Amino acid sequence: MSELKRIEDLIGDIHSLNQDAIDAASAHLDSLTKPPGSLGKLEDISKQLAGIMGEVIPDVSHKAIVVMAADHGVCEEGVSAFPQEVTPQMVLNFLEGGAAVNVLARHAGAEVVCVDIGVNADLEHEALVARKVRYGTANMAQGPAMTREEAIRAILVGTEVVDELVARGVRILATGEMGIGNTTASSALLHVLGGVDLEAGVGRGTGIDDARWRHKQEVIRRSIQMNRPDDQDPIDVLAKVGGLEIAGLTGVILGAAKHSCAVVIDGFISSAAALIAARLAPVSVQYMIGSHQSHEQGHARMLEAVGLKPMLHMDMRLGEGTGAALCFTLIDAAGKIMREMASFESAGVSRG
Ligand SMILES: O=C(O)c1ccc[n+]([C@@H]2O[C@H](COP(=O)([O-])O)[C@@H](O)[C@H]2O)c1
Ligand SMILES: Cc1cc2nc[nH]c2cc1C
Repeated sequence: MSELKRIEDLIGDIHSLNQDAIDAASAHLDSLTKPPGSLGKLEDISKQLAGIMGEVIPDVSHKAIVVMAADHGVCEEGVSAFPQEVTPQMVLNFLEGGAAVNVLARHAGAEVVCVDIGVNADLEHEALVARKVRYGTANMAQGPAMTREEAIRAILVGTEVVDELVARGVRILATGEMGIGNTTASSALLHVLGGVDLEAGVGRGTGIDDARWRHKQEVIRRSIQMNRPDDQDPIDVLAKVGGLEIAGLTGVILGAAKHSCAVVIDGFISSAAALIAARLAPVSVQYMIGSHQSHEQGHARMLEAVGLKPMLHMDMRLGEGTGAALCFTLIDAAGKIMREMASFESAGVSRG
């Protein structure tokens, strides 16, 4: 089967949420000892999870954060505060369990799955999921970041990783990434697909100064002029001005939706992947849970373009899946409310 056909089939396998389960979860929530709706967004999460998983009291005990790592040729243009070699160095840190995402994943009882989808170095580690599509993207200021075939292959890597995790019993996923330069690609995607101008949609990433921030906007402007991505064709935009980890996470999101799993979307870069997924398969948004609003300028507009509302505002801007990991603890809390709270009847409390 051609790879494009596999993407079309994947999109065709994503269905709307189970409305009967949502109604049953809503009735269950209203039977619990609280004024109706008083647990706010915790109730929204419970209903969404029920609709996604088709169960009133969903089992969210087996959680995984998929961290996709890749490099960006556009780093040659001086768009980041850090050198490219930080990408492979941080991948080894993830694999040894020492990065922020490892700590927050342990805190939330989730596993971290680290995928080399396009790091510009040879990496070896027993825990690494080695699925390199190419050694980093090309410099998008001089030509397309990758070919259409490579973008499609990277999306399929993401769905295959999810297939394997679901086969192992994972029921809820989160997106994470590592890639020096990837805020440049994400802002380019936001500009082309979301129509957000560069002043508003370009941020400081790892911490660039004013001069470099203006330069970053100029590099994105040039890259778009040079590549002329078709805003009606999300894969064309992804290939020309996106990134391999962004493509991989698009596949993770679509794969989660196909398997009726919720997928918690992390920060700016993860949300760029969510935007591609939303444009390829609008129904996939129903499976996404917005985690936090990153400090990165443009994230609010990115979330708006996808149609997501963030749970947390923590001024975090690390990526890796850290914001999503924190939200896993709230999702666990929502599950416990459904499972453990007494009802008006069982507790003998009068209804209003
Ligand atoms: O997730 C976010 O909102 C976020 C915001 C700013 C930076 N990052 C992380 O920083 C790296 C990209 O920053 P930069 O400046 O190199 O484009 C990459 O590894 C991301 O995980 C992540
Ligand atoms: C140290 C470091 C850790 C990161 N984690 C995600 N992006 C990152 C960027 C840097 C520079």
